[in-house]
Amino acid sequence: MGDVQFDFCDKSFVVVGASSGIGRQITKELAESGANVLAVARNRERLEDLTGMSSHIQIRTLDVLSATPDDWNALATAFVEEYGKIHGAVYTAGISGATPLRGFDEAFAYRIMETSFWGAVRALQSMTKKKFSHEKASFVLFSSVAGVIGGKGMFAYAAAKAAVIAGVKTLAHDLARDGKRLNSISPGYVRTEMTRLYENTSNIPTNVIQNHLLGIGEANQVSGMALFLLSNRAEWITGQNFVLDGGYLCGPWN
Ligand SMILES: NC(=O)c1ccc[n+]([C@@H]2O[C@H](COP(=O)([O-])OP(=O)(O)OC[C@H]3O[C@@H](n4cnc5c(N)ncnc54)[C@H](O)[C@@H]3O)[C@@H](O)[C@H]2O)c1
Ligand SMILES: O=C(O)[C@H](O)[C@@H](O)[C@H](O)[C@H](O)CO
Repeated sequence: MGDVQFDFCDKSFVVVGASSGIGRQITKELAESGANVLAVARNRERLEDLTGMSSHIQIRTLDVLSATPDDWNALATAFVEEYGKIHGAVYTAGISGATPLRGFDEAFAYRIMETSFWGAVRALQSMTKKKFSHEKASFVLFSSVAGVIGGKGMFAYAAAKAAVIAGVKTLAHDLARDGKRLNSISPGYVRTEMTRLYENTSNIPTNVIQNHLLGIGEANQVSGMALFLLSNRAEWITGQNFVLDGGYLCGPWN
């Protein structure tokens, strides 16, 4: 844990996309802060070691591409039976990849949009119901700097992430009527499985490294914002997009 500590004792959260990267880091930090966490991802094997890390973590498999409203409702029902109402959820599921305009794979582009955006909408449709979530529940989605300024060569990913930002600003109205909050986080380049192709920093284009004024990020430099947004310290914050990018959006644009 870093300098900021949150006390989530008696709080229970859902993390979707918990098997790796930023979602996994958030799951661990929530459990370390005393919360119960339902860690959700496609692959049970990749989730299983999380249960060994903390008795506060339980796991559930779900593919956000195929999950129906009934599947989401079943997840939320099981959660409520185990822990009581959901205090918040973080949706980190996402896939990335090149989609150049000429000859792009339309099915792949749809999967990108489904995973980051429509999957999140379905999750919210279910979890924000009164019978499932606490009256002051907080929800956090993941966008990207690509959703703010576009992403060269990956228009489907950039469009999906822009949809997350616009969706959050709009759906925050719906949720505020019930006292619930919804925000998004837009990281810059973070070293995770999603960016593993560039694991050796020498493979990252020099301008990407240079434009992240504080260097490229790690999952634990993003996770704290999610915990903050879930906490009561953020009780007056909704409909916002928080850029965490080591200064990337400051430029220079070379
Ligand atoms: N790493 C970065 O540089 C970066 C930058 C900006 C935004 N983001 C966003 O942050 C979020 C987390 O990414 P990450 O870097 O931790 O990547 P990651 O690949 O490590 O994690 C993504 C998670 O999504 C899950 N997932 C993907 N498809 C799924 C599906 N159909 N059903 C269920 N789960 C599914 C994966 O299993 C994994 O747990 C993503 O939304 C990503 O777009 C990442
Ligand atoms: O969202 C992501 O998964 C990526 O990190 C990218 O968007 C890069 O940060 C950006 O493309 C740098 O140029």
